[in-house]
Amino acid sequence: MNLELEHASYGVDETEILTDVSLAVESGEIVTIIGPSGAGKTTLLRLAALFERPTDGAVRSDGTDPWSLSRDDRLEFRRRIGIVFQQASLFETSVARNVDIGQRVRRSWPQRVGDFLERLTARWIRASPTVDDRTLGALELVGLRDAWDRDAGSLSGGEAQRVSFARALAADPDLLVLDEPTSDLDPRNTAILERAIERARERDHGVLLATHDMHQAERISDRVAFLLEGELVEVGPPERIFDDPRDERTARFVNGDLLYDENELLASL
Ligand SMILES: Nc1ncnc2c1ncn2[C@@H]1O[C@H](COP(=O)(O)OP(=O)(O)OP(=O)(O)O)[C@@H](O)[C@H]1O
Repeated sequence: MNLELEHASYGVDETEILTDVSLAVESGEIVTIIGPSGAGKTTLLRLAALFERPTDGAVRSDGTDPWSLSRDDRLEFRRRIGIVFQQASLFETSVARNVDIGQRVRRSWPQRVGDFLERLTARWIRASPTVDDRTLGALELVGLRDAWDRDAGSLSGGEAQRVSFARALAADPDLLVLDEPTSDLDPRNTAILERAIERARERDHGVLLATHDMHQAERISDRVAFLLEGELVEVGPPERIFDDPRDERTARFVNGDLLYDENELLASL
């Protein structure tokens, strides 16, 4: 599945947050959004994840505008998108159950009832918890296969975030939307998650990622999109965006100039 913002704008009341943004993510591609705080990265992800409808322009997936469909049909599209936020939010149950929940969202109600009955029967027969292969496979990808029966509450922050990623992946989404998924993580957990994101790309998932970590954007992206004050300034391969940007504003941002007028910033504090 591809997902495309077509001249999409988004505003709340009188404030325009995104202006005329056109950006596509294809299967097997990692597209990374960079930009200063408040540029509109999260808002762009929320449009791509179909949480918000553009106030102008459109979102299209394989040529269809999900907002032109019925609520139920749009929900079907939503189920094809996996989302990971900056903070892991796990349920107070085992690691495996947390990942399992991810898989279940892609299944219809009759299938879910079947799953439930199957689990109940398995529990009667074996009297011990079971875990299926897809759940274990997703946990393996984030290096937590052996932790499947641990209580999610006992995980470190980095491990919990890796489980969140495994949960999103277990649903076999066409598109992964990742909002600063490593911003609270140490280098080791960040490296594990980056590797998992790359493995997701190898499996043909599309990935749309927002990050403040320029090195991460440079490391893992196929294309980088620079967003400034709600406008997409430039999109291109990381080598170009970081080494030879076409737009002067991109150059200033990637060189570490904050693009803020310091006096203005101090005056506003
Ligand atoms: N629902 C809303 N109502 C009003 N303003 C909003 C709303 N959502 C976002 N904004 C504003 O839009 C701007 C962009 O917000 P957004 O969270 O998309 O930026 P961001 O680039 O993700 O920032 P950060 O890097 O700090 O997470 C901000 O100024 C924010 O305050």
